[in-house]
Amino acid sequence: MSNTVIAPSILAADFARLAESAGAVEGSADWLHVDVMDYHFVPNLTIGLPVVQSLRKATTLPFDCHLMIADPARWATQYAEAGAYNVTFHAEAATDPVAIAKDLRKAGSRAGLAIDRDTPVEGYLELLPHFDLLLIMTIKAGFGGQAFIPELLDKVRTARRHVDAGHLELRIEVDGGVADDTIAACAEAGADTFVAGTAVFGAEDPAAAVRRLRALANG
Ligand SMILES: O=C(CO)[C@H](O)[C@H](O)COP(=O)(O)O
Repeated sequence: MSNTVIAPSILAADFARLAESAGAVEGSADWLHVDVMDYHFVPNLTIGLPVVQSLRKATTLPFDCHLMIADPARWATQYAEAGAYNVTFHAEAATDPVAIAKDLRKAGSRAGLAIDRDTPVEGYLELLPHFDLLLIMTIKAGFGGQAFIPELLDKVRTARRHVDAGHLELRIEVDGGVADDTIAACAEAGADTFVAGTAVFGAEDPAAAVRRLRALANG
């Protein structure tokens, strides 16, 4: 059975029709990726807790919440309490990532650690046993529709070697520019979890786009 997870990012959906967009990928996607941006950690503003709480009632898809926010220690557990399956926060914004991970698990979600384009992965490998997911940005965090940066797959390779050598139960997720022409390289590098915004919600048939991405990831 395939281990592949496809998580369409609602950043590329119509924000006036979020429930409809989620519905369009129910049955084909595994998770719904929810990008929370606060205009401080990144220079963009998207959605926050009230939208996540409302959307939670509108779809059965598990939420993969990606917090691009300056103060995850203050907010992260509230996303877990709102029903997120994963809550991922940025290493660059956290003074004690392990404490936040413990709080998230206590609050009932899985804990994810994200690293942005310019952050080396090596400094965080030792923390991975405390996490369920490592999100490696394949663009600079902040905006959808950017071009994939293939050089960043070296971080995925490094993380995959570490995870396999330590027999860690940790998903490796890539986010940014993941599309038909880039997903196979991500999978070959060792990613098993794929965020795709434009490639899914920019497509005429989002469910077919998810199925195509999964097939390409699985080779
Ligand atoms: O985290 C993100 C941006 O910071 C988005 O999830 C990412 O950009 C997905 O969009 P696309 O697939 O269009 O690149």
